[in-house]
Amino acid sequence: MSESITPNGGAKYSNNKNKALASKKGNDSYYKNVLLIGSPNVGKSLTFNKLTGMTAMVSNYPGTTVDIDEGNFTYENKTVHITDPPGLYDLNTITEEERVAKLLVLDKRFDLMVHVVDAKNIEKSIDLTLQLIDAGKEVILVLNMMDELEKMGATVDAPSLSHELGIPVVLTAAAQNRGLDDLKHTIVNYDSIENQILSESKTLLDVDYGRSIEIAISEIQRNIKGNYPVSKRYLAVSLLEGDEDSEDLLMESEDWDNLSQVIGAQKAKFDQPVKYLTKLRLADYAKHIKSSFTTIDSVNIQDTDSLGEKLSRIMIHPFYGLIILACVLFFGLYLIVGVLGAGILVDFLENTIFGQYINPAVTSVVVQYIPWVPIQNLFVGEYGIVTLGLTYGFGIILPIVSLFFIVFSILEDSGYLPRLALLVDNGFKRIGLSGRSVIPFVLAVGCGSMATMVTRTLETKRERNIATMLMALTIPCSAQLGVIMALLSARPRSIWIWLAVIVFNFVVIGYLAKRFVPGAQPSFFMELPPLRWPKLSHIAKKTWTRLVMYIKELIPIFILISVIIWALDLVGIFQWIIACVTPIVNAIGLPGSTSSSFVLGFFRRDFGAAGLMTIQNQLTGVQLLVASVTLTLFLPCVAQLMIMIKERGVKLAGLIAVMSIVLAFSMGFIVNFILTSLNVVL
Ligand SMILES: Nc1nc2c(ncn2[C@@H]2O[C@H](COP(=O)(O)OP(=O)(O)OP(=O)(O)O)[C@@H](O)[C@H]2O)c(=O)[nH]1
Ligand SMILES: [Mg+2]
Repeated sequence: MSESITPNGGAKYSNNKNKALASKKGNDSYYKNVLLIGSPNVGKSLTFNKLTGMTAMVSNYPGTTVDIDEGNFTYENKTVHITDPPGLYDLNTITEEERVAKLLVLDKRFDLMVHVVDAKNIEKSIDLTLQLIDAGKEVILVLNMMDELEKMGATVDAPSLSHELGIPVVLTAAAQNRGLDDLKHTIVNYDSIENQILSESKTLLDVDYGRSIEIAISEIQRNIKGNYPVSKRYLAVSLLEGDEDSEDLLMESEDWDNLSQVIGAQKAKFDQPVKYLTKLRLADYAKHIKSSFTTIDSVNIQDTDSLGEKLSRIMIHPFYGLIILACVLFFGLYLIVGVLGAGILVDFLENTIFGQYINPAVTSVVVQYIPWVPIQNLFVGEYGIVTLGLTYGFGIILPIVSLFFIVFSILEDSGYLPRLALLVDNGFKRIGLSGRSVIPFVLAVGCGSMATMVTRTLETKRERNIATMLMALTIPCSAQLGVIMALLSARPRSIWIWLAVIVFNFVVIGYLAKRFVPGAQPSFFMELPPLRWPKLSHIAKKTWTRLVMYIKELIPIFILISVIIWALDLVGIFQWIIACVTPIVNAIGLPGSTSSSFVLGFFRRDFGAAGLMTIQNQLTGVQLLVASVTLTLFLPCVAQLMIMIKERGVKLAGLIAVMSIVLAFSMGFIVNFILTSLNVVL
């Protein structure tokens, strides 16, 4: 994404949602335009949902929100507009999605910043509050998760803290609906006049960066002439810290040659990066806030014997952690998604509901009322909308992804995923990634398109590129995985070989990517949220939201694909494409009847795998395995390809597409060659 801030506070964005946001600039039909801001995983989205009655995604891991959600609430007859962006730790952002939030902070459109903080972690988060105040913003500090703080036995002296900071402080526990009316009341009654005393010339705050930095700040500040949506003091500090967004902002409207000289001269006075020095001062101040206005320090003796703590330690233990992971994979993926979803549910829906009831009924109606065979075929032929599109969509794919989403929601709500990230961090470093990318990867097992979007949470461009590539090349989506498991389940040895080939590709490609993809090696830092019992209401809500999204995206594509294939079939092109693919398919030891699965697989990966399912009785064990390996490594589905182009650009997406075709058929060829040479019977 390429955003830049303009001096008048409007933001230029490249995606449509943000354009819609930008067009609301200056919309004063709302009493207040509020930006919810805060670190990842502090309860911003839950607060947003409770305030607006909407359903933004909420989960127990950092980086849930990668897009911007918007909504309204009305209180005391005043309508307030709220925006829920991705989380950010402070204004010195690292990742691309954090930057989305930061650019919104710097934007003039928002009247009020509601800074949501996990009360237990006030020390880590308060520097953002200080930065926001320093930036001349109206700020409310919300200390959320008070229930958890109270459970620790700690308290917060909100009135004194509010007095110290010169801004309102509200205590909430969003999960228990506590403090939300107080927050609404504070938002609509926020007295902007009172906060003008916090303007750049007359800051009430005690944050003083120390004499030499303060001198440098005022020197730079004196040389900034224009008017900006943030205070000159903030700009001066961030310029001194080398912040590129502030440089971009000022470059257009200031005498940049002069200003950059002044900045350079001031920076040269310090032998350490100013960013480091300012961070130290803010950290001191944060410590003071924690010790003076909360009792966290006195109770913060880690309850190391609690079940949660014990479980948490086991989850990140290098050996026991892997056993837990194996259990999660066995119960979650194999038993629930594979056996229950792809086996029992699909069997019932595809063979009984569609096979015995819906398809025969629709076929007889269509044959009775539509005399023309090609049109009959459009609905109920080999590639018909009902017999192919809807049967695959509702009968095979939907039950599998539904169960995957349930399992994923349980994992994310419990707080297991960040622990998994920590567990695999070392291994992932070897393939150029960090533990952070485990979340997009687990999500990719559900839906690669969604996961490709979530790679935005990764720190460096290099890591995002590697993750996107590995996902597209080697990670099957849940629908595909479910179908493949069902295909191979009668032959457990095949599953192991399939798994070994996929893992081998993952490791080799990752290793090569680490060596050859340019860019910096990522570092890893992720806060571990507490383990929580997953809430049934959250799981239900999240599964439902994801399913609705999936159906909206999926079913139209399935119908469209049926129509396209029907049309191609009608004019003979589909047969021609299949004929072209057949020699390649034969070369990897598969019969011509599998060609259509590969052509279908080009439209959607799972679609291809589902195609294999219908002809499985015609294939030998080795052929089933070769077909499964090739299809897994084959092109990502159309939706994922489109998102890859959007997120990573045409060049990389194209390269990945070509690589996947070559890789898929080469691996298919090799597996077939080895197994047939050794006369293996599966
Ligand atoms: N105990 C407790 N849990 C809470 C509270 N507020 C939120 N949570 C939980 O904290 C987790 C994170 O909530 P989200 O609303 O997704 O957090 P977020 O700040 O939007 O996170 P990102 O989108 O990742 O930046 C979820 O598991 C919530 O259920 C609270 O007041 N008390
Ligand atoms: Mg969120």
